[in-house]
Amino acid sequence: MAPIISINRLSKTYSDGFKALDNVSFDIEEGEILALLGPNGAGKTTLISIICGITNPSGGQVTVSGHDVVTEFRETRGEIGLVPQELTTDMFETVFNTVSFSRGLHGKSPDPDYIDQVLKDLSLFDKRDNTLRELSGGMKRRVLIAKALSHQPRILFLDEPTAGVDVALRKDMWQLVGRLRKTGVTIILTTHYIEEAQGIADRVGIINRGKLLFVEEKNALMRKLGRKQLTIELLEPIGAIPASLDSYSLTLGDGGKELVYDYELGSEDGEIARLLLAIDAAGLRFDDVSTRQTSLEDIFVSLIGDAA
Ligand SMILES: Nc1ncnc2c1ncn2[C@@H]1O[C@H](COP(=O)(O)OP(=O)(O)OP(=O)(O)O)[C@@H](O)[C@H]1O
Repeated sequence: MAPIISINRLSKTYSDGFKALDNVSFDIEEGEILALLGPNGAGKTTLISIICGITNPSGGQVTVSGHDVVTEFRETRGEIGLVPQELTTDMFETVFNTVSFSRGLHGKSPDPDYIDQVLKDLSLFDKRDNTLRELSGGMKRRVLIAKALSHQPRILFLDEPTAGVDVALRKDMWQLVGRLRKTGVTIILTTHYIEEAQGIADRVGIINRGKLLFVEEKNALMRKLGRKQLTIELLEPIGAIPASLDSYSLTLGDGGKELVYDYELGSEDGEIARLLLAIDAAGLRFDDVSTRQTSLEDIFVSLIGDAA
């Protein structure tokens, strides 16, 4: 199947000479959830803005369903819903009218039943006739999503949808993303909550200083870069690791009370049993063994370093 979005050698240099995107290429498949991660200023919003036709690229090309986002803007924009970071709308308008108006802007005929359903899905229906200025910050966020869904897009961009929202709303948002995915909507999100990206995304792309470091299937990424750590708590602290354990990559922690063993995912089977026997043979006694697996966050921090 042809990708729903195709990004080819995309670059963006702003008028002040700043290069925000540098030769970025990748495809997005229909129906997937892609999380774009990167530190502040990495170029995520610039990339989204170009795909949505809000910002012009300096070089390269983006197609949405085979249409060029610059020369065939009308076709591509109709396919896309964008949830921006901030609300810029008439605060004196009602919730229903605001969302309905957004649908009209995309050239779709009015469909009050559909708009009411979107409001119900977002728990906004009882605020339907309230003006936006009467809503809480979290409810305004929901209006942003309702606007983005107003014209039944096939692709939804969520630019930091959960930044600064409370736990309940964040949970609602992820549930909504899950429901939308079931209807076949392609979802691209940026987030600083990496553990949430780990939970929901099919693929993860990491952008740093305008360059795409990689886009990879999440589970493959975890297998490739993920490591496990086994911590063995010793009954008596030791000053140094016995030479007989040299062949294992061990470090000493917690003032000599812990032996920490780093290993690759998948290599654990016989290896750990052998290590424990070797520790026993070295005369060390231990009373607890625990494991910890690298998270997407650990991988992100190790790739991006201090910039994260
Ligand atoms: N209109 C502009 N003119 C000049 N530079 C800009 C403009 N818009 C963005 N930039 C710069 O381009 C870089 C990328 O910005 P962008 O908003 O794409 O980053 P981001 O990854 O979305 O960051 P954040 O996580 O903070 O939202 C930043 O250094 C930013 O200052």
